Amino acid sequence: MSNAAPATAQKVVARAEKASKYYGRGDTAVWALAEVDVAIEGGRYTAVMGPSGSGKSTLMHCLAGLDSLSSGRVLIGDTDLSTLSDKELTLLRRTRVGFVFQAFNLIPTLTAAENITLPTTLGGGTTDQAWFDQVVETVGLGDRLKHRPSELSGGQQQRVAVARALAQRPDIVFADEPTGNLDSRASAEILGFMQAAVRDVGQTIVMVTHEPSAAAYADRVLFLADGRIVDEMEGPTEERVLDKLKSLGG
Ligand SMILES: Nc1ncnc2c1ncn2[C@@H]1O[C@H](COP(=O)(O)OP(=O)(O)OP(=O)(O)O)[C@@H](O)[C@H]1O
Repeated sequence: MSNAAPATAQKVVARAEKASKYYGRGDTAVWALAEVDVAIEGGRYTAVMGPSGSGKSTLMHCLAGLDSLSSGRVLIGDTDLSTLSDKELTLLRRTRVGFVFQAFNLIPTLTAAENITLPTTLGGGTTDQAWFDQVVETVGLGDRLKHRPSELSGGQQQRVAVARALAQRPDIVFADEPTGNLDSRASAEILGFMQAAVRDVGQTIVMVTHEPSAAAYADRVLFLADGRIVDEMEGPTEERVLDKLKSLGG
């Protein structure tokens, strides 16, 4: 028998090691993150849950290189983000990380198609047409590509934002309350598309959400409280997530 990891073992795409973030000093210091250790495995859909102020956004922003830690470190692949210059960090975010926000953050003067390819264009790259077609098909945007954001529903705008995040084949996509502005039908569609991106093409997604029904789309749920990961769950269902939140006092 060899000691090699089983073939099913997933590669770690992002990790935090003793990641701490505090604001202020002394008695009034707020620990938004307190020595968090977490590994995000590739090709999996991870949800982050916890009460308001528990550190969800801080963890996500630090993992994504949008914010820096007070101590500890974050790695994307083998790259320790603290060793990068601002320029290198910007390049890493542009080329290796995708983002989906609650507010869709589309450019109003560009069409859906132009919004999707913008990050690649900005990075000086060209969009792989076959991949673009597959992403557009996955999120069901085929007949809306020439429309501007104002001509699209909220759900359609968020589909454009998801397609934009996936279009450059980033190592990891971070989604911050991606369904916070959507009704339940549009939410289910967006969550389904993100799940399909994980299952069908092996995308890695980390999503912050308050909704147990949204977390149920994930493969794994991390529960935060007071800046620490206090529990986690594999194969969540809405009911199990609700029970866990109740037991954590959330
Ligand atoms: N710029 C800041 N200055 C001071 N304190 C901050 C700052 N940003 C966040 N905090 C504090 O850090 C803690 C964690 O905040 P964070 O936004 O990560 O929580 P969250 O779980 O995402 O909350 P929510 O669900 O309400 O969005 C909170 O106590 C918050 O008040």
